[in-house]
Amino acid sequence: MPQLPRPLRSVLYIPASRSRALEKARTLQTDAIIFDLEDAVAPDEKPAARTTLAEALAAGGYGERLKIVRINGLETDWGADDAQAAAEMAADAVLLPKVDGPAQLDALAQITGDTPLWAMMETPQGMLAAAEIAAHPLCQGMVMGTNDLAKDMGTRFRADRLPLMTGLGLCLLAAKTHGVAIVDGVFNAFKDTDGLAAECAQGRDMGFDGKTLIHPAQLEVANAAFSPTEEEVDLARRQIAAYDEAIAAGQAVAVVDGRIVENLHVATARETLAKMDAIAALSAE
Ligand SMILES: CC(C)(COP(=O)(O)OP(=O)(O)OC[C@H]1O[C@@H](n2cnc3c(N)ncnc32)[C@H](O)[C@@H]1OP(=O)(O)O)[C@@H](O)C(=O)NCCC(=O)NCCSC(=O)C[C@H](O)C(=O)O
Ligand SMILES: [Mg+2]
Repeated sequence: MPQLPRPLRSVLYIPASRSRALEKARTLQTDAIIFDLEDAVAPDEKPAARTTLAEALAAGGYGERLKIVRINGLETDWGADDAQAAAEMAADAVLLPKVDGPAQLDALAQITGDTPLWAMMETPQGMLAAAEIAAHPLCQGMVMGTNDLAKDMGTRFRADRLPLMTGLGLCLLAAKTHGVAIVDGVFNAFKDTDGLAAECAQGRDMGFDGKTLIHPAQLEVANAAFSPTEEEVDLARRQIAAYDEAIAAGQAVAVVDGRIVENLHVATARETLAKMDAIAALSAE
């Protein structure tokens, strides 16, 4: 039986130093978790956070949620020890910050072996090397780091994210070319639900698989935005049925709601239904 696509609608960062948050995450409706050893953890707390995280992952309880460990960069005082520890944890992937090119993933793989790697896409150089990074044989996912990218580019905040669009687009093209997952950056104003909903809708329209989040209050909005809507599911079913009928009648094209339906539209419709099934399977746990 073919594997259902893994939902990545919501990808919650949890500071690895916060035991209470690590505990709470076991009950949250998040599709994936980034256990953070990097920016969310103060320098003095980093070695202890590594131990706290190893213990939390060994204890388990995170179910089918994808478990990703974000380490510090290998050029920092903590990176190599983080990488070694992360490879030994019960995690699904190791996430490297500020990836400028595939050589950094090679260097990480020297420590982590064949553990799947994810790349933080958050530097101007990383944007220009996005295709090479996505093509790395161990790369399974990309995470937009829009705070660092905005900082390095000297952009001003705009609700429409116009200054970031080139970078977001380059990374999306790279991820789609190489079949790796890609999730959008965080929305910092975690109490602004309307602002988050607008940014999630934009990210969904652009083709992101989901959104990275910083607070549990953001989960519901992201899960809704990146789930197929009832209308999309209904349309997908009707497109498939109409196309099957057209094929049976010796035609190559069907018409639904005044729009043509060809084999490529049916492929999208099947993806919509598969995504809906995958979400239902995850929610049923
Ligand atoms: C932003 C926060 C510091 C707010 O924390 P806090 O004041 O504790 O919030 P609340 O009191 O509202 O919390 C309510 C309960 O929820 C739990 N909680 C809070 N945050 C999380 C979380 N992220 N995961 C799981 N659980 C969480 C609290 O423990 C409370 O639980 P309870 O006691 O049962 O009531 C805080 O949310 C936070 O630290 N968020 C994460 C920040 C972070 O990870 N930042 C780094 C990633 S963003 C980044 O680096 C992006 C990228 O690199 C870029 O460049 O863009
Ligand atoms: Mg960052």
